[in-house]
Amino acid sequence: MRINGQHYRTIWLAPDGWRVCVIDQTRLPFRFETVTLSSAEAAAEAIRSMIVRGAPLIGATAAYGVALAMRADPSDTALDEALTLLGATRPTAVNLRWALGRMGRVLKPLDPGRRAEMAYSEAALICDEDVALCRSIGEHGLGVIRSIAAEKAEGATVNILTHCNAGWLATVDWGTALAPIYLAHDAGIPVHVWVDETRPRNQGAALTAYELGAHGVPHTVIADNAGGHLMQHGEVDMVIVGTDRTTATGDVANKIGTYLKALAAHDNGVPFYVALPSPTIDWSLSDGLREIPIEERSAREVTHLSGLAEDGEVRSIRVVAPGSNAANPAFDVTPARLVTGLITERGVCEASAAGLAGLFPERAGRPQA
Ligand SMILES: CSC[C@@H](O)[C@@H](O)C(=O)COP(=O)(O)O
Repeated sequence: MRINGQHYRTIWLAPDGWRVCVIDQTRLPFRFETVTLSSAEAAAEAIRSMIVRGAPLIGATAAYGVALAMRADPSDTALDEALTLLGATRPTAVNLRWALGRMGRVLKPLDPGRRAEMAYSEAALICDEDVALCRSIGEHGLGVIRSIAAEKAEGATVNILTHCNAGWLATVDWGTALAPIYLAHDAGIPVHVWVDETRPRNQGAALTAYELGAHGVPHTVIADNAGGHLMQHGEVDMVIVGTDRTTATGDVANKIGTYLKALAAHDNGVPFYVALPSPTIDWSLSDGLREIPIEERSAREVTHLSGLAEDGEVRSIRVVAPGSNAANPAFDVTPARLVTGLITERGVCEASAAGLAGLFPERAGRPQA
Protein backbone atom coordinates (compact mmCIF):
# COMPACT_ATOMS: atom_id res chain seq x y z
CA MET A 1 0.00 0.00 0.00
CA ARG A 2 1.25 3.51 -0.78
CA ILE A 3 1.11 5.88 2.17
CA ASN A 4 2.52 9.40 1.81
CA GLY A 5 4.04 8.38 -1.55
CA GLN A 6 5.94 5.41 -0.10
CA HIS A 7 5.14 1.69 -0.40
CA TYR A 8 4.64 0.02 2.97
CA ARG A 9 4.15 -3.53 4.02
CA THR A 10 2.71 -3.76 7.53
CA ILE A 11 5.78 -5.49 8.98
CA TRP A 12 9.45 -5.18 8.00
CA LEU A 13 12.96 -5.33 9.43
CA ALA A 14 14.68 -2.21 10.79
CA PRO A 15 17.89 -1.07 9.06
CA ASP A 16 19.89 -2.93 11.74
CA GLY A 17 18.56 -6.15 10.17
CA TRP A 18 17.14 -7.69 13.36
CA ARG A 19 14.57 -5.47 15.04
CA VAL A 20 11.04 -5.63 13.67
CA CYS A 21 9.01 -2.58 12.61
CA VAL A 22 5.21 -2.45 12.53
CA ILE A 23 2.61 0.28 12.06
CA ASP A 24 0.89 1.25 15.33
CA GLN A 25 -2.72 0.58 14.34
CA THR A 26 -4.02 1.98 17.64
CA ARG A 27 -2.94 5.44 16.42
CA LEU A 28 -4.59 5.25 13.00
CA PRO A 29 -6.27 6.97 11.25
CA PHE A 30 -5.01 10.10 12.98
CA ARG A 31 -1.31 9.33 13.30
CA PHE A 32 0.87 7.16 11.06
CA GLU A 33 3.45 5.96 13.58
CA THR A 34 5.67 2.92 13.59
CA VAL A 35 6.81 0.84 16.55
CA THR A 36 10.08 -1.08 16.66
CA LEU A 37 9.95 -4.45 18.42
CA SER A 38 13.15 -5.85 19.91
CA SER A 39 11.97 -8.83 21.97
CA ALA A 40 9.43 -11.65 21.90
CA GLU A 41 7.73 -9.95 24.86
CA ALA A 42 7.31 -6.74 22.83
CA ALA A 43 5.91 -8.71 19.89
CA ALA A 44 3.45 -10.48 22.23
CA GLU A 45 2.35 -7.17 23.72
CA ALA A 46 1.91 -5.64 20.23
CA ILE A 47 -0.46 -8.49 19.34
CA ARG A 48 -2.31 -8.42 22.67
CA SER A 49 -2.82 -4.64 22.65
CA MET A 50 -3.77 -4.65 18.93
CA ILE A 51 -0.90 -2.44 17.78
CA VAL A 52 -0.97 -5.16 15.13
CA ARG A 53 -4.17 -7.05 14.39
CA GLY A 54 -5.93 -9.02 11.68
CA ALA A 55 -5.42 -12.77 11.42
CA PRO A 56 -2.55 -12.97 8.88
CA LEU A 57 -0.59 -10.08 10.41
CA ILE A 58 -0.95 -11.57 13.89
CA GLY A 59 0.64 -14.77 12.52
CA ALA A 60 3.47 -12.89 10.79
CA THR A 61 4.22 -10.84 13.92
CA ALA A 62 4.31 -13.98 16.07
CA ALA A 63 6.77 -15.57 13.63
CA TYR A 64 9.08 -12.56 13.95
CA GLY A 65 8.54 -12.68 17.72
CA VAL A 66 10.06 -16.17 17.69
CA ALA A 67 12.99 -14.84 15.64
CA LEU A 68 13.58 -12.09 18.21
CA ALA A 69 13.53 -14.69 20.98
CA MET A 70 16.03 -16.92 19.13
CA ARG A 71 18.42 -14.01 18.62
CA ALA A 72 18.43 -13.41 22.39
CA ASP A 73 18.65 -17.09 23.39
CA PRO A 74 18.38 -20.01 20.93
CA SER A 75 18.04 -22.72 23.61
CA ASP A 76 15.25 -25.34 23.61
CA THR A 77 13.79 -23.74 26.75
CA ALA A 78 13.72 -20.25 25.22
CA LEU A 79 12.08 -21.61 22.07
CA ASP A 80 9.35 -23.36 24.04
CA GLU A 81 8.81 -20.26 26.19
CA ALA A 82 8.52 -17.98 23.15
CA LEU A 83 6.02 -20.31 21.45
CA THR A 84 3.92 -20.42 24.64
CA LEU A 85 4.10 -16.67 25.28
CA LEU A 86 3.15 -15.70 21.73
CA GLY A 87 0.53 -18.46 21.45
CA ALA A 88 -1.35 -17.08 24.45
CA THR A 89 -1.83 -13.56 23.06
CA ARG A 90 -5.12 -13.94 21.15
CA PRO A 91 -7.32 -17.04 20.91
CA THR A 92 -9.53 -16.78 17.82
CA ALA A 93 -7.31 -16.20 14.77
CA VAL A 94 -5.89 -19.61 13.88
CA ASN A 95 -3.11 -18.01 11.80
CA LEU A 96 -1.32 -17.40 15.10
CA ARG A 97 -1.23 -21.10 15.96
CA TRP A 98 -0.44 -21.96 12.33
CA ALA A 99 2.58 -19.61 12.19
CA LEU A 100 3.93 -20.72 15.58
CA GLY A 101 3.46 -24.40 14.66
CA ARG A 102 5.44 -23.82 11.49
CA MET A 103 8.23 -21.97 13.32
CA GLY A 104 8.42 -24.76 15.91
CA ARG A 105 8.60 -27.50 13.25
CA VAL A 106 11.40 -25.69 11.41
CA LEU A 107 13.45 -24.68 14.47
CA LYS A 108 13.16 -27.55 16.93
CA PRO A 109 15.26 -30.09 14.96
CA LEU A 110 18.06 -27.55 14.41
CA ASP A 111 21.25 -27.06 16.36
CA PRO A 112 20.60 -23.96 18.56
CA GLY A 113 23.47 -22.13 16.85
CA ARG A 114 21.53 -22.11 13.59
CA ARG A 115 18.13 -21.18 14.98
CA ALA A 116 18.22 -17.37 14.90
CA GLU A 117 19.22 -17.14 11.24
CA MET A 118 16.67 -19.77 10.23
CA ALA A 119 13.92 -18.11 12.31
CA TYR A 120 14.40 -14.79 10.52
CA SER A 121 14.34 -16.42 7.10
CA GLU A 122 11.23 -18.49 7.92
CA ALA A 123 9.43 -15.40 9.25
CA ALA A 124 10.36 -13.52 6.07
CA LEU A 125 9.04 -16.43 4.01
CA ILE A 126 5.73 -16.40 5.90
CA CYS A 127 5.42 -12.69 5.06
CA ASP A 128 6.29 -13.12 1.39
CA GLU A 129 3.88 -16.02 1.09
CA ASP A 130 1.11 -13.97 2.69
CA VAL A 131 1.58 -11.23 0.10
CA ALA A 132 1.35 -13.80 -2.71
CA LEU A 133 -1.72 -15.51 -1.18
CA CYS A 134 -3.53 -12.21 -0.78
CA ARG A 135 -2.70 -11.17 -4.33
CA SER A 136 -4.18 -14.44 -5.61
CA ILE A 137 -7.29 -13.98 -3.46
CA GLY A 138 -7.58 -10.56 -5.08
CA GLU A 139 -7.46 -12.04 -8.56
CA HIS A 140 -10.08 -14.71 -7.83
CA GLY A 141 -12.29 -12.19 -6.04
CA LEU A 142 -11.94 -9.83 -8.99
CA GLY A 143 -13.64 -12.52 -11.10
CA VAL A 144 -16.57 -12.51 -8.67
CA ILE A 145 -16.86 -8.71 -8.79
CA ARG A 146 -16.66 -8.78 -12.58
CA SER A 147 -19.54 -11.25 -12.78
CA ILE A 148 -21.67 -9.11 -10.46
CA ALA A 149 -20.80 -6.01 -12.52
CA ALA A 150 -21.84 -7.88 -15.68
CA GLU A 151 -25.34 -8.36 -14.26
CA LYS A 152 -25.76 -4.59 -13.77
CA ALA A 153 -26.28 -1.87 -16.34
CA GLU A 154 -23.14 -0.99 -18.31
CA GLY A 155 -20.91 1.27 -16.20
CA ALA A 156 -23.11 1.01 -13.08
CA THR A 157 -21.32 1.07 -9.75
CA VAL A 158 -20.92 -2.20 -7.84
CA ASN A 159 -21.76 -1.54 -4.18
CA ILE A 160 -19.86 -3.79 -1.80
CA LEU A 161 -20.36 -3.95 1.95
CA THR A 162 -17.52 -5.00 4.24
CA HIS A 163 -17.15 -5.44 7.98
CA CYS A 164 -14.13 -4.79 10.21
CA ASN A 165 -10.77 -4.44 8.48
CA ALA A 166 -9.62 -7.25 6.23
CA GLY A 167 -7.34 -5.11 4.11
CA TRP A 168 -3.66 -4.32 3.80
CA LEU A 169 -3.49 -3.48 7.51
CA ALA A 170 -4.79 -6.91 8.54
CA THR A 171 -2.28 -8.78 6.39
CA VAL A 172 1.28 -8.13 5.19
CA ASP A 173 0.03 -6.42 2.02
CA TRP A 174 -3.11 -6.26 -0.16
CA GLY A 175 -5.57 -7.73 2.36
CA THR A 176 -8.08 -10.53 1.94
CA ALA A 177 -11.57 -9.01 1.57
CA LEU A 178 -10.17 -5.74 0.22
CA ALA A 179 -7.72 -7.26 -2.29
CA PRO A 180 -10.47 -7.97 -4.87
CA ILE A 181 -11.81 -4.45 -4.35
CA TYR A 182 -8.38 -2.87 -4.97
CA LEU A 183 -7.91 -4.92 -8.13
CA ALA A 184 -11.44 -4.11 -9.36
CA HIS A 185 -10.86 -0.40 -8.77
CA ASP A 186 -7.48 -0.57 -10.54
CA ALA A 187 -9.12 -2.43 -13.45
CA GLY A 188 -11.57 0.44 -13.93
CA ILE A 189 -14.66 -1.31 -12.57
CA PRO A 190 -16.67 1.34 -10.71
CA VAL A 191 -16.85 0.12 -7.12
CA HIS A 192 -18.14 1.77 -3.98
CA VAL A 193 -17.67 0.29 -0.52
CA TRP A 194 -20.10 0.50 2.39
CA VAL A 195 -17.75 0.38 5.39
CA ASP A 196 -19.31 -0.90 8.64
CA GLU A 197 -17.84 1.19 11.44
CA THR A 198 -17.36 -2.06 13.43
CA ARG A 199 -17.97 -1.22 17.05
CA PRO A 200 -16.52 -1.47 19.57
CA ARG A 201 -13.00 -0.86 18.23
CA ASN A 202 -14.10 0.75 14.98
CA GLN A 203 -11.71 -1.10 12.67
CA GLY A 204 -13.98 -0.19 9.77
CA ALA A 205 -14.29 3.53 10.49
CA ALA A 206 -10.64 3.92 11.47
CA LEU A 207 -8.70 1.41 9.37
CA THR A 208 -10.74 0.26 6.37
CA ALA A 209 -11.81 3.82 5.59
CA TYR A 210 -8.19 4.97 6.00
CA GLU A 211 -6.76 2.45 3.57
CA LEU A 212 -9.57 2.69 1.00
CA GLY A 213 -9.04 6.44 1.08
CA ALA A 214 -5.29 6.03 0.60
CA HIS A 215 -5.96 3.86 -2.47
CA GLY A 216 -8.61 6.23 -3.83
CA VAL A 217 -11.51 3.77 -3.61
CA PRO A 218 -14.91 5.50 -3.18
CA HIS A 219 -16.42 4.48 0.15
CA THR A 220 -18.97 5.51 2.77
CA VAL A 221 -18.75 4.68 6.47
CA ILE A 222 -22.04 3.49 7.98
CA ALA A 223 -23.17 2.67 11.49
CA ASP A 224 -23.09 -1.08 12.04
CA ASN A 225 -26.86 -1.18 12.22
CA ALA A 226 -27.38 0.35 8.76
CA GLY A 227 -26.39 -2.62 6.59
CA GLY A 228 -29.73 -4.46 6.73
CA HIS A 229 -31.64 -1.33 5.76
CA LEU A 230 -29.33 -0.70 2.79
CA MET A 231 -29.75 -4.30 1.63
CA GLN A 232 -33.54 -4.04 1.83
CA HIS A 233 -33.36 -1.02 -0.47
CA GLY A 234 -31.12 -2.63 -3.10
CA GLU A 235 -28.08 -0.56 -2.18
CA VAL A 236 -25.73 -3.53 -1.65
CA ASP A 237 -24.72 -5.82 -4.54
CA MET A 238 -22.47 -8.08 -2.50
CA VAL A 239 -20.79 -8.47 0.87
CA ILE A 240 -17.12 -9.48 1.24
CA VAL A 241 -15.58 -10.04 4.67
CA GLY A 242 -12.42 -11.67 5.98
CA THR A 243 -12.18 -14.38 8.61
CA ASP A 244 -10.05 -15.27 11.62
CA ARG A 245 -10.78 -18.99 11.50
CA THR A 246 -12.76 -21.07 9.05
CA THR A 247 -13.61 -24.69 9.80
CA ALA A 248 -13.02 -27.58 7.40
CA THR A 249 -16.80 -27.46 6.85
CA GLY A 250 -16.91 -23.77 5.91
CA ASP A 251 -18.18 -22.15 9.13
CA VAL A 252 -16.58 -18.72 9.46
CA ALA A 253 -15.46 -16.85 12.58
CA ASN A 254 -15.00 -13.14 11.98
CA LYS A 255 -15.36 -9.84 13.81
CA ILE A 256 -18.45 -9.55 15.99
CA GLY A 257 -21.44 -8.47 13.91
CA THR A 258 -20.49 -10.44 10.80
CA TYR A 259 -23.21 -13.02 11.50
CA LEU A 260 -25.92 -10.34 11.55
CA LYS A 261 -24.75 -9.09 8.16
CA ALA A 262 -24.84 -12.62 6.79
CA LEU A 263 -28.43 -13.04 8.06
CA ALA A 264 -29.49 -9.77 6.47
CA ALA A 265 -27.75 -10.70 3.21
CA HIS A 266 -29.47 -14.10 3.17
CA ASP A 267 -32.88 -12.53 3.77
CA ASN A 268 -32.33 -10.08 0.92
CA GLY A 269 -30.69 -12.39 -1.62
CA VAL A 270 -27.40 -10.47 -1.45
CA PRO A 271 -24.32 -12.67 -2.16
CA PHE A 272 -22.17 -13.01 0.96
CA TYR A 273 -18.51 -13.92 0.25
CA VAL A 274 -15.68 -14.64 2.67
CA ALA A 275 -12.08 -14.11 1.52
CA LEU A 276 -9.34 -16.14 3.19
CA PRO A 277 -5.85 -17.49 2.73
CA SER A 278 -5.50 -21.23 3.46
CA PRO A 279 -3.59 -20.67 6.76
CA THR A 280 -6.91 -19.37 8.12
CA ILE A 281 -8.55 -22.78 7.65
CA ASP A 282 -8.60 -24.90 10.80
CA TRP A 283 -8.75 -28.38 9.29
CA SER A 284 -9.26 -29.92 12.73
CA LEU A 285 -12.68 -28.32 13.30
CA SER A 286 -16.06 -29.19 11.84
CA ASP A 287 -18.48 -27.19 14.02
CA GLY A 288 -17.56 -23.53 14.21
CA LEU A 289 -20.25 -22.54 16.67
CA ARG A 290 -19.19 -25.05 19.30
CA GLU A 291 -15.48 -25.38 18.60
CA ILE A 292 -14.03 -21.96 17.70
CA PRO A 293 -12.83 -20.09 20.81
CA ILE A 294 -14.29 -16.59 20.91
CA GLU A 295 -12.09 -13.91 22.46
CA GLU A 296 -13.73 -11.86 25.21
CA ARG A 297 -12.00 -8.48 25.36
CA SER A 298 -12.03 -5.70 27.91
CA ALA A 299 -15.36 -4.07 28.78
CA ARG A 300 -13.58 -0.75 28.44
CA GLU A 301 -13.61 -1.16 24.64
CA VAL A 302 -17.42 -0.95 24.88
CA THR A 303 -17.74 1.65 27.62
CA HIS A 304 -15.23 4.05 26.04
CA LEU A 305 -14.66 5.49 22.58
CA SER A 306 -11.41 6.98 21.42
CA GLY A 307 -11.02 9.58 18.72
CA LEU A 308 -9.49 12.87 17.71
CA ALA A 309 -10.53 15.62 20.09
CA GLU A 310 -10.93 19.20 18.95
CA ASP A 311 -7.59 20.08 20.56
CA GLY A 312 -5.86 17.70 18.10
CA GLU A 313 -5.12 15.02 20.68
CA VAL A 314 -6.36 11.41 20.49
CA ARG A 315 -8.54 10.96 23.58
CA SER A 316 -10.81 8.37 25.09
CA ILE A 317 -14.25 9.23 26.47
CA ARG A 318 -16.87 7.17 28.32
CA VAL A 319 -20.17 6.67 26.46
CA VAL A 320 -21.90 4.09 28.69
CA ALA A 321 -23.86 4.97 31.81
CA PRO A 322 -21.58 4.90 34.85
CA GLY A 323 -22.12 1.71 36.84
CA SER A 324 -23.51 -0.34 33.90
CA ASN A 325 -21.78 -3.60 33.04
CA ALA A 326 -20.51 -4.19 29.52
CA ALA A 327 -19.69 -7.45 27.70
CA ASN A 328 -17.35 -7.64 24.74
CA PRO A 329 -17.30 -10.86 22.69
CA ALA A 330 -14.91 -9.93 19.87
CA PHE A 331 -15.93 -12.46 17.19
CA ASP A 332 -18.95 -14.44 16.06
CA VAL A 333 -19.46 -17.47 13.85
CA THR A 334 -21.39 -17.39 10.60
CA PRO A 335 -22.62 -20.87 9.66
CA ALA A 336 -21.54 -22.15 6.25
CA ARG A 337 -25.17 -22.22 5.04
CA LEU A 338 -25.21 -18.39 5.04
CA VAL A 339 -21.99 -18.06 3.00
CA THR A 340 -22.34 -17.83 -0.79
CA GLY A 341 -18.69 -18.70 -1.44
CA LEU A 342 -15.17 -18.78 -0.03
CA ILE A 343 -12.59 -16.82 -2.02
CA THR A 344 -9.20 -18.47 -1.50
CA GLU A 345 -5.80 -18.29 -3.18
CA ARG A 346 -6.75 -21.35 -5.24
CA GLY A 347 -10.12 -20.11 -6.39
CA VAL A 348 -13.70 -19.72 -5.21
CA CYS A 349 -15.53 -22.64 -3.64
CA GLU A 350 -18.74 -23.49 -1.83
CA ALA A 351 -18.51 -23.04 1.95
CA SER A 352 -18.65 -26.76 2.73
CA ALA A 353 -16.38 -29.69 3.42
CA ALA A 354 -16.72 -30.78 -0.20
CA GLY A 355 -16.00 -27.29 -1.50
CA LEU A 356 -12.82 -26.87 0.55
CA ALA A 357 -11.70 -30.46 -0.15
CA GLY A 358 -12.06 -29.76 -3.86
CA LEU A 359 -9.59 -26.87 -3.66
CA PHE A 360 -7.27 -28.36 -1.04
CA PRO A 361 -7.41 -32.14 -1.56
CA GLU A 362 -4.02 -32.63 0.15
CA ARG A 363 -5.35 -31.12 3.42
CA ALA A 364 -8.90 -32.40 3.64
CA GLY A 365 -9.23 -35.11 6.32
CA ARG A 366 -5.67 -34.44 7.55
CA PRO A 367 -6.12 -32.01 10.45
CA GLN A 368 -2.53 -32.19 11.72
CA ALA A 369 -0.72 -32.01 8.36
C1 LIG B 1 -7.67 -10.60 6.81
S1 LIG B 1 -8.33 -10.22 8.21
C2 LIG B 1 -9.73 -11.13 8.72
C3 LIG B 1 -10.00 -10.84 10.14
O1 LIG B 1 -8.81 -10.97 10.88
C4 LIG B 1 -10.60 -9.45 10.35
O2 LIG B 1 -11.78 -9.33 9.61
C5 LIG B 1 -10.88 -9.32 11.82
O3 LIG B 1 -11.88 -9.79 12.31
C6 LIG B 1 -9.82 -8.70 12.63
O4 LIG B 1 -10.12 -8.66 14.00
P1 LIG B 1 -9.15 -7.88 14.98
O5 LIG B 1 -9.80 -8.08 16.33
O6 LIG B 1 -9.11 -6.47 14.55
O7 LIG B 1 -7.80 -8.57 14.92
